Amino acid sequence: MYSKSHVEALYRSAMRKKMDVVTVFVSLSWLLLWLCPLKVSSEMYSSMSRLEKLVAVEEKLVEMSKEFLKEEKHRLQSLESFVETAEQQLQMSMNKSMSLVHHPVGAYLLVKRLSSDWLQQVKSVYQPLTDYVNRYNSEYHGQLPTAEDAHWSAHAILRLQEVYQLDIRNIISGQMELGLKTNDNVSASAEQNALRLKRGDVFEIAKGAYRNNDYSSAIKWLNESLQMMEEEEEPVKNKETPAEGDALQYLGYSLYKMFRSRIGNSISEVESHIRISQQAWLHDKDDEVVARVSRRIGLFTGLNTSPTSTELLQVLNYGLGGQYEPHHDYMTAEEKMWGTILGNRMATFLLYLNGVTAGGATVFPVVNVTVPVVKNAGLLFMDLLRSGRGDENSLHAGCPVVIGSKWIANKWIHEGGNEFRRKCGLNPNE
Ligand SMILES: O=C(O)CCC(=O)C(=O)O
Ligand SMILES: [Fe+2]
Repeated sequence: MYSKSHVEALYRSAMRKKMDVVTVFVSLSWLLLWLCPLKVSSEMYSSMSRLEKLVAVEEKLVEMSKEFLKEEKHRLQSLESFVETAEQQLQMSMNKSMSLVHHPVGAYLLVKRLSSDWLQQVKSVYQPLTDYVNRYNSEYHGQLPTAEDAHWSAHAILRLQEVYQLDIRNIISGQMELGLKTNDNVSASAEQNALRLKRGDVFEIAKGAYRNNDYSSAIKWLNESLQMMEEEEEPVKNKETPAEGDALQYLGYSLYKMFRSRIGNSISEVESHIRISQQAWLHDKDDEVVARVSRRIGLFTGLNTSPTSTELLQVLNYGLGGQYEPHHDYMTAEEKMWGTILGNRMATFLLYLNGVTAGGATVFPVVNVTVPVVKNAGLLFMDLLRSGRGDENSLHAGCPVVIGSKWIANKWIHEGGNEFRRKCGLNPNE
């Protein structure tokens, strides 16, 4: 879990002291296109590009539903006029002195209505409904996010609120001011309305925090949801509604659990979502541009970046609230992943393939440095000391993306083949 005390405090102070970013202008936007047809098997929330595809899915759903509603209106109108006619005939049939049933045509019409017309009418209502449901189930199968996606999307809001200390009220009222460019065709207030959270959403987010054992966030969101319920309810009654009862129950449990965790000094075991992203690995031989990127990194760093000294180019897209918790890129002796020929990761070259509107900086908590996401910029840092020991100062994290889609590419340069390019020094601590 990323702890507030660790990264966040350092992140804040680091904001003041920005590192010089080594900027390498490389045109990598094609990589994004290249990645599009890639099949990714895991969740939707973990990649912004997958989330973007949902817009098209909902567009199709709206179209299908509008079509259904249009036809349904016609059908209901025709059902209405059928029922009206039947009612008129029925009234005439109930007339004791001159019942329509006694007339051969009247009798025929009654029998026909009851033997087939009613059935047809009932079917005409039932069939399109089942078609609508079936189409929803078959055409959209696998394209829709799951309850787990919804859970983690809510979790992203919690994380962003906590890391950046956002005002919960502003989030709820759709006023999360993060420099999101207002769409020219949509007024600011309409956009704010569209981003407003309903009390049910607020309660869901609170429950998500509770499920993650994040009781202090749960309490904050539950209080907000209770307040919203109070404001929205009719002022007549003093009794709590079922929803309020639920929220109060959660609040009680949260308060109790937070109290207990403090007493026992067992800080809540929040499920750690170390990295939220989708990734792909590109070979130099996949395309001349990939090979060119490797060559340029070699020229820039003076290190050997041939395929025998590096890993493939890793391209990744972060998801909603996507982040990467503090870590080292090098492996420890126990982890030993690459064998003696390739050796450990010696240097990381990180390319920012696009800019984001808010959040997403790479932070180095030990040395107190923050590197903002700048499109086409490259960041180089050494993972190992000259002695080959892991450099503790290289501890770094990708901060949660608040708004935007963060695409990066990593090139890891290894020790193997670089023995004479970056030689050992005399001081083992260097
Ligand atoms: O996204 C970032 O800023 C950091 C990424 C990173 O550390 C990694 O991929 O190893
Ligand atoms: Fe890293």
